[in-house]
Amino acid sequence: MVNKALQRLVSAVNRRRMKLLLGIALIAYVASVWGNFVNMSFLLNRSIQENGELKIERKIEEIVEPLREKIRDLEKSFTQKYPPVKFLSEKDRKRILITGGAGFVGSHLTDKLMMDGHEVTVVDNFFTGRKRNVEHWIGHENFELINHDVVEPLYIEVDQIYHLASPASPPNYMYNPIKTLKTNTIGTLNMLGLAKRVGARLLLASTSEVYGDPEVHPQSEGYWGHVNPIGPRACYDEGKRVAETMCYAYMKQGHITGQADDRCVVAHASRTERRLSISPWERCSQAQGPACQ
Ligand SMILES: O=c1ccn([C@@H]2O[C@H](COP(=O)(O)OP(=O)(O)O[C@H]3OC[C@@H](O)[C@H](O)[C@H]3O)[C@@H](O)[C@H]2O)c(=O)[nH]1
Repeated sequence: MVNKALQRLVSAVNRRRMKLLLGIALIAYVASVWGNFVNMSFLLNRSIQENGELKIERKIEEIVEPLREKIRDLEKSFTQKYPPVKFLSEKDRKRILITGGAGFVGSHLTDKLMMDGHEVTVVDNFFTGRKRNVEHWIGHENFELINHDVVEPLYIEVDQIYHLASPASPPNYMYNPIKTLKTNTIGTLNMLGLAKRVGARLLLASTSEVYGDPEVHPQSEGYWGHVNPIGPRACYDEGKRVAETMCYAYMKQGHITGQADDRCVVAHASRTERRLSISPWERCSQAQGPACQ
């Protein structure tokens, strides 16, 4: 009796255990199937994503490669052929502003000063000057070209100023006489103001036309001229005369210098000298202007 009861108890316990084990096994199976499913969908997603990224990368590469080639070509064509430039130590290298530097005289002066190893900034409104006159320096580390009208103030740091900006031939300066006057008066005043602010030396390119219709040939620095303030050329002649007067006033009042007499130089360029390229600049060295050395 007791035996039978014991056997029934054991078999009941075993059945429960079996059920429990089966339950655990089922849960484990479901969990592993779910885990695999999650893993698989993650991998699937990743591979789709990677595929997409690869495709986009390939597309970008296809677009960018020809551009890269173009840049390489441009770089090759830009590894310029600048004219030879002397090396100057920082102490000797000057920061030089040339107004009207894209014009005839200005562009030759730019060449000279660049080849001497200075840092040159050309400022020009391209009224008669052309970019192509100085384009062989574009991109050079010592060179800068600024499209600017000297009638507006200019704020830069320089050691020397060559002020050449002005229309120079009769058709050009008579085209707009008021503008010619403004360029030579307000423009010169602006450059003198800049020279005063930064303590720079200034050279003004004047003209033999300041002598008007001269009675003396050749004209010496002591000759005061035979001028007509209301004639058709007066906008240029008188504009340059005022510009000279302003330079001397700034110099005399000591605004451009500690030692008044050598900071401001006026050079008269004549037609004949023009044909001799930059020789007018040699004349001004008589005035002991370090700016024209
Ligand atoms: O308002 C103006 C007018 C003219 N300019 C520029 O000044 C430059 C004048 O050069 P040009 O080739 O016409 O004339 P030049 O080089 O012969 O003149 C030079 O000698 C005569 C002087 O009176 C001039 O001041 C000097 O520049 C040009 O680059 C012109 O674009 C300005 O920057 N601003």
